[in-house]
Amino acid sequence: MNQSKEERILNFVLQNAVRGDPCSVLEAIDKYCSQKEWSMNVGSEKGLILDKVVEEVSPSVALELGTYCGYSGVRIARLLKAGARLLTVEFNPAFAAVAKQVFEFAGVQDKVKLIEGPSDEIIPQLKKKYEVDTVDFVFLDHWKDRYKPDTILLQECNLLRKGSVLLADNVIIPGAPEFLNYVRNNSHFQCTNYPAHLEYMKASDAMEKAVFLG
Ligand SMILES: O=c1[nH]cnc2c(O)c(F)c(-c3ccc(F)cc3)cc12
Ligand SMILES: [Mg+2]
Repeated sequence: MNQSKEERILNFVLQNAVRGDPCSVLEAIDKYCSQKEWSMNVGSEKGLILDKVVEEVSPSVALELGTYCGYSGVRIARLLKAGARLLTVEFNPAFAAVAKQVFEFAGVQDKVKLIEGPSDEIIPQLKKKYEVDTVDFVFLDHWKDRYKPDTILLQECNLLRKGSVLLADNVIIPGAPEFLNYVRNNSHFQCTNYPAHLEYMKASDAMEKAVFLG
């Protein structure tokens, strides 16, 4: 049966990256997706913004909504301090299967809990089923129309604490206007916009950081 694009990305990683070396995995995915087949990884330019925010926050518990092939999960996990963990949520089983192998090849699997399913079902389970108290950092990179409802759901489930940082990808392309309106006009959030480019393209995109003020 024909391979999917995501399986082709995985195979390129397995053949071109170094097992246990997260940076080589990121480089391999960026090389493949900039030269062979575009895909919706956050990429190296927006990835540097992600790196900076993760290093600033130094989260003990990080949450990612939208795993895809695991590129941003590897980016985040490689920067986590000893004992810190990343929970990453993916709705699409085929994507999750690829991401699992990418995490294992990169050697970050012990820091990452990959959870398959819809974010609106998983977020309410984080405290009891996944033993989360509050999350220090959230990377929103899934369906753009879920950014706002999932941000509200995180608050309703008491998963945010004073200083929790949300970072949202794609607030220009594909765009997340409801989310931007919500956090920018909400006194409980302090927002910062980070202009960038769409991964592997010249088109403009941006990331939005929203710090929860409690
Ligand atoms: O659905 C998405 N989930 C997560 N991230 C995305 C992304 O970074 C994209 F660039 C895009 C994208 C797809 C097609 C385009 F023409 C432009 C952007 C989509 C997603
Ligand atoms: Mg994205």
